[in-house]
Amino acid sequence: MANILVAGGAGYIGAHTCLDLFTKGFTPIVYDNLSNGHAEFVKWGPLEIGDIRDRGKLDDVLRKHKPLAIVHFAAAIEVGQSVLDPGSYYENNVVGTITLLRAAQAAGIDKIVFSSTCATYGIPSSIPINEAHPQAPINPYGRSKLIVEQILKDLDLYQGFRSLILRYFNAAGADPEGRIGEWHSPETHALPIAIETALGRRPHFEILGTDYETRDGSCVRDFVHVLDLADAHVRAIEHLLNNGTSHALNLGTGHGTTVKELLETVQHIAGKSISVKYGPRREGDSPILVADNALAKQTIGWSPRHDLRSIVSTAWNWHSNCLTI
Ligand SMILES: NC(=O)c1ccc[n+]([C@@H]2O[C@H](COP(=O)([O-])OP(=O)(O)OC[C@H]3O[C@@H](n4cnc5c(N)ncnc54)[C@H](O)[C@@H]3O)[C@@H](O)[C@H]2O)c1
Ligand SMILES: O=c1ccn([C@@H]2O[C@H](COP(=O)(O)OP(=O)(O)O[C@H]3O[C@H](CO)[C@H](O)[C@H](O)[C@H]3O)[C@@H](O)[C@H]2O)c(=O)[nH]1
Repeated sequence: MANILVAGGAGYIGAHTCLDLFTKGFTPIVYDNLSNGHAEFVKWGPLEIGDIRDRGKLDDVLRKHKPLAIVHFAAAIEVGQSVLDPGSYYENNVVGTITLLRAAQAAGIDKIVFSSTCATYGIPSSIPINEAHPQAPINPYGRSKLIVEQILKDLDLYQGFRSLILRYFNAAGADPEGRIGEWHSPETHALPIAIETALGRRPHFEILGTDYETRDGSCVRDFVHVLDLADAHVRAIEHLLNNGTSHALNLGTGHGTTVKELLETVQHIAGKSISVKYGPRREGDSPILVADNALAKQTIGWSPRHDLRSIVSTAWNWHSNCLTI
């Protein structure tokens, strides 16, 4: 079985991707510092505890496991936190990635799948957003991802180091069998917070901004099932191993959901009402982010299979049954 290094594989999207990689015959080697990940999520291959900024540890792990390619999820991920402490975001997401890339090149690896984000588009001038849309992030988190995208483009151009840059929209949902799910500490994402409120673990859900120019005043997001994201990563790895060329691809469904509509869906699936408060806009939030996913379909044959109902019901299942949170 071919080894694939999964940096950040103990985290939410990484763990679901490890499950899919394993199912498709790869061995995921998880490399994670467990800053926001969980050893319990590493079930489909070995766990190497280490930081992507630790070149010596990376060299050891690459020498030991000889992966054919890397899937790179490891990053600091909160938009709000990135505004408060930008330096830590550049240190982890940019310096860490450069260290990982240098270690990969020294080990003779020249293929990577990179977790980027729709946050690199900033405030879009047209919807849905395709990959040719200008990238102008409005927070340090998004800028840290865009810097890495630019580094990867140079490595491809000048050295033939190939990458699939995957710009996820809003990852959500969980493994339908409930083995893994979304588990961030602290949790800042809308869907898990809404579910925790419905479960009585939080007193209320605060809608962060009700005066956006959208159909109901709350932000619009494109929620994409984590299983669909995992599938895209396996396709991306197969594309690179089959000598496919580098691309940046949007991963979203093409359907926008407002925060208020998301809350309605959660209440419907939970069969419980959620106490709602109305708060100010969160700094760094874009009013509307919806993907044009045609290029992902054309390049790696990807299209999302799961709708919002499936996203919310698998997330509900995970949060209701997971006693560790
Ligand atoms: N969740 C989303 O909606 C979303 C959307 C777009 C992009 N992304 C990107 O996808 C990736 C995965 O996101 P997630 O939601 O699974 O986050 P996550 O926090 O659950 O996973 C990230 C993992 O990386 C690890 N990590 C962080 N810094 C590290 C370091 N320096 N060295 C080693 N490991 C480190 C963490 O411990 C964690 O296990 C991130 O790069 C994120 O920016 C996420
Ligand atoms: O308690 C909350 C939490 C969120 N929201 C709103 O819900 C929407 C979605 O917010 P999330 O925090 O769930 O996700 P983001 O849209 O902020 O996602 C951002 O952070 C992710 C990383 O975790 C990805 O990188 C993504 O691309 C990037 O835009 C936003 O309008 C936000 O203001 C609320 O109203 N109340």
